[in-house]
Amino acid sequence: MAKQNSVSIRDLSLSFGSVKVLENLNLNIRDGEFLVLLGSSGCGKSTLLNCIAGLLEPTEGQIFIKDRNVTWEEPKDRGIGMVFQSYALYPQMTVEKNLSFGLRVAGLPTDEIARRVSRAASILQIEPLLKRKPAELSGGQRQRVAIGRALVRDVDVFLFDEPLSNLDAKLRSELRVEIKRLHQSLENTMIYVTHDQIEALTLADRIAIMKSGVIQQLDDPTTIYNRPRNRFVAGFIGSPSMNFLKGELAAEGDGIVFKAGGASFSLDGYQVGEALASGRRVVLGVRPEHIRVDGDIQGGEAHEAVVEIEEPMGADNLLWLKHAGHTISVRVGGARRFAVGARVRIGFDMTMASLFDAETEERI
Ligand SMILES: Nc1ncnc2c1ncn2[C@@H]1O[C@H](COP(=O)(O)OP(=O)(O)OP(=O)(O)O)[C@@H](O)[C@H]1O
Repeated sequence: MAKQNSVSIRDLSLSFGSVKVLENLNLNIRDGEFLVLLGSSGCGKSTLLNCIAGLLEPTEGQIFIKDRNVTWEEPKDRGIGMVFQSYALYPQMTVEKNLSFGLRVAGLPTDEIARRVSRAASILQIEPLLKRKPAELSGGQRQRVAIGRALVRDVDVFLFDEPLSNLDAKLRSELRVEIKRLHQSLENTMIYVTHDQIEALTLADRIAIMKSGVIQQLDDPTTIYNRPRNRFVAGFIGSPSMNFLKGELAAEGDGIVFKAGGASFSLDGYQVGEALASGRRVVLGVRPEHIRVDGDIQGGEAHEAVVEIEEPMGADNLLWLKHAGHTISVRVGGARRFAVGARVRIGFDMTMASLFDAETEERI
């Protein structure tokens, strides 16, 4: 059964003076979905989240939460709980008071407040911290309390604005798992803003990748990673970035090949046709793990390359190779080591490659 929409954004536009940050944006977020808004700094993702939260008023368009038009409602009436990058805890209050403050202001009965605080503290495993003040907590603990404050409100939709950005790498990955666990147990709708692709790929049911206020692709992480809709998405997701080879298509026998820098690649899985006409200028995109080296090559054509740099990373080894005038990155197993200057043979897994038009940069 199709899930109903939890949040629906319709033709949303927002300008700051003459600067258009969002224009005619449409987005439906399903009930219980974990949706990540991903993009680099300034793309408008926080602006969009703040519109949903009611902290910013859109210039045009409407926002529905659970089929209710909330476009002009106060943040507190929207049924949302928000967690910010800065924890914004009250420094003079204990954790317990920080968690219960909003509920006391709202006039909830004492036993109901106690029940909700205790449930949130248990879910987030912060019971031992309830009597402490924020200054006596680590960054990760403070962020748990901030999440707890959204949790006690019993809301339909959680909004997260880069909640892990202030934490060091280890804490970030720990809390990331906590947030995923939270979503799995609560099954609430969550909308999460980040510029961190690992957070997006690991947490999201679907990712909306934004650039200049426009959603470039809205898909599940696997589709975004393997079938990026344009070159921007392809280059934004993946570290190191997808390799891009500029070249053109050429007819060869019955088929069509991609030619770049004197090398020629047969395009398995692509049909010759109008889209793949000889002479069309295109960009071939191949991820580092989809290029095989020497003994790993499984049939198909092999190309010559020279090892320029080796970056051993433990589980993986990252090679930077010179091939037909391009520098390309290749990911191999950590146990495979290569000498700088070594000549190797490489094979491209063309079934996993992407082709983009050189001018429009759209996927072919
Ligand atoms: N109050 C404001 N007045 C004018 N321009 C603003 C205002 N707030 C944001 N902007 C501009 O709107 C654009 C989008 O900002 P927004 O904060 O949504 O980006 P973001 O993708 O969340 O970036 P970041 O990751 O840096 O927070 C930016 O170009 C920013 O400079």
